[in-house]
Amino acid sequence: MKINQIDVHRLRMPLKSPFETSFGRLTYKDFLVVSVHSEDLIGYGESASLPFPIYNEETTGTVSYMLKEFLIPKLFSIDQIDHPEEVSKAFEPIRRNNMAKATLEGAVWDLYSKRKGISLAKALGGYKREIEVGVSIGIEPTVEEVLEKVERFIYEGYKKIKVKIKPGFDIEPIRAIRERFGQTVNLMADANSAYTLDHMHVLKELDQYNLLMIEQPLAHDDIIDHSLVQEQLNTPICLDESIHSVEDARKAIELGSCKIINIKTGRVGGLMEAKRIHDFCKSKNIPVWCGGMLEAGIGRAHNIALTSLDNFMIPGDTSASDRYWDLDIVVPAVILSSPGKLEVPDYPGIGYEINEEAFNRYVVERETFTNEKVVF
Ligand SMILES: O=C(O)CCC(=O)C1=CC=C[C@@H](O)[C@@H]1C(=O)O
Ligand SMILES: [Mg+2]
Repeated sequence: MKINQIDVHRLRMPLKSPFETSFGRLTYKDFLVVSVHSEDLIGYGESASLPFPIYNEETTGTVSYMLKEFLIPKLFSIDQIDHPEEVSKAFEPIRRNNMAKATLEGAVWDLYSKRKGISLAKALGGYKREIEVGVSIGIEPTVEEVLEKVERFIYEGYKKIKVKIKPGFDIEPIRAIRERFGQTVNLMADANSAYTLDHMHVLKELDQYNLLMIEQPLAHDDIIDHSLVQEQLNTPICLDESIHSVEDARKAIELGSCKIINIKTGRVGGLMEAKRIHDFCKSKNIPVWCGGMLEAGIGRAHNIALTSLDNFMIPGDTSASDRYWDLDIVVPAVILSSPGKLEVPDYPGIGYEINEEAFNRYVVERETFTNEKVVF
């Protein structure tokens, strides 16, 4: 494939309701969509970045800069692309900036699978026709408001309920959910690095609530201290922010720092690395699931395709479009095919078309790059 044009669009989409975690409160998503053009085909990728450097060191501004100054020129320097793996290899000399890399590499994966006439899921080696999905609930002002959201999502059939916790807002909401909805709810907690080893007593108290997992209790860049937590808890520890590569996954598993890994394509630099982590975890009998970054429909479509791989054994955070958006940028919108399930599209590429009317409503900036420009 010869890529002759790349467009970078910046979009701003208001969330239906604020989403709060231990590190901040979001009321809108400011993100990028890149389109890569080759002859008559277009591939799409979506940046997972948040508007502020609170989940990792990247923001939509840094992703935009890295794309325009380094990654797009680097991609244009590849004369013919036979497989997206060549893109992640070409990006290797550029340090970190994983969400920027993943945005562009994901678009090339969409283009590649369209060129092959197969779904992105099949191109990745996934064969599930339907995936089970869960939903993530942010920190709400009161426990009662958490319970209201849990009730709504149980009613919609979501197969896993993730609630956010932080010191001072942990035991009470978890206990209230168990008291109200019993033990049958697949319940997990995401701490987003809000705890330290000084909170071990709180984490051990959570052990009694039969949680599926406790996600990322300690620092975003820690692996070793998580092993001290895991050895004292029966509840599986799941790592999210700490895992940026298959090497990180290897170290975490060897140290016993986790029993589950949350894979996010943006966090690990792209679908190729996400697949490497999936395959490595499968070889170590460590189940994985697909996390979310409040994506719009293009990002959701990529996540659905990734989740079709067989070691995605635990429902992910890829909820339907209406979890966050009144109007999504894809048609059809991502909707549950049955309670708590999403169909894996069997059309070439990501399997969703762009909703031009919505897309143009949310676009705030657009820039086109052709490969006549000086390469990196
Ligand atoms: O996309 C979704 O629905 C999941 C959202 C979610 O839980 C998160 C998004 C971004 C950062 C975190 O707050 C959190 C996570 O860590 O998984
Ligand atoms: Mg998380």
